[in-house]
Amino acid sequence: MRVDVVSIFPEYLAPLRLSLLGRAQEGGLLDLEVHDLRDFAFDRHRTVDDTPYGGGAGMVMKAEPWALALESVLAELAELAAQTPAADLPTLIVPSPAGEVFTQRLAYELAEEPSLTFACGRYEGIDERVLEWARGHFRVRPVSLGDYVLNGGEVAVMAMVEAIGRLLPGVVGNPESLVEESHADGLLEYPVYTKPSSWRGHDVPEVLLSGNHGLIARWRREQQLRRTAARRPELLEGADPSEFGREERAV
Ligand SMILES: COC(=O)COc1cccc(COC(=O)c2cn[nH]c2)c1
Repeated sequence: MRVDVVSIFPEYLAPLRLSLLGRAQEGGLLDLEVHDLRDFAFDRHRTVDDTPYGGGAGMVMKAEPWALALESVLAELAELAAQTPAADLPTLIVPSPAGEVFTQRLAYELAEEPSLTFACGRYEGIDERVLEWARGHFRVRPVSLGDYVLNGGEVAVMAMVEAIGRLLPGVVGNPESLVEESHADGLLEYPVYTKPSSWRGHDVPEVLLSGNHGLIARWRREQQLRRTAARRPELLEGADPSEFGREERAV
């Protein structure tokens, strides 16, 4: 997958070069290109922001540098697409408090895309006309990490690129580990333990030492349901309450 990120702080994205995603880039599974928006601001002060029409505090990101930066990305994607004819418009993700919520389901969906372009907003946001213009060249998707406000899209992009990148075939050593994790089956993850079996007076649940894989699977499922009911009941809409076991262990 080809991932392009446009930001006024390209160095913010440096951690994406590390560890798992770094190895995915070395292995050719992920091609991450970060672009400095200021390289597309051609006035003397390389201005990327200005005061908002209609008044109000803060600054708004100017449209022209964004259009030039995104056109530059499109030209590079077109070169790639020439090799593999792209069916649809490339996807442009704009991290925004006003976006659709990013979920594991959306991560799986986006992991199927041949390319993803991320536009990191700052200040009070990007001139809305950029998104209007971009809709003629991209599938534009404002996406929110959650109901809070960050200073810019870079942190949100790091989270999304990690969540999406780890789903790409070959990135995670053991694909099995992608199956049994929180939200993979719509529920929260069960608790995990490792040696020693008794630690500072806290013991590992007996069932996990039993070697009885059927019992262990049932205990884990029941822990997922109890934990989800306790912490995220809205995820259980439509679940079958009869699945709740009798184990009294709190989660
Ligand atoms: C059209 O979209 C824009 O203009 C986006 O502009 C901004 C402005 C400030 C900060 C951000 C970063 O996103 C979040 O704060 C965010 C994402 N998820 N939850 C919070 C983006």
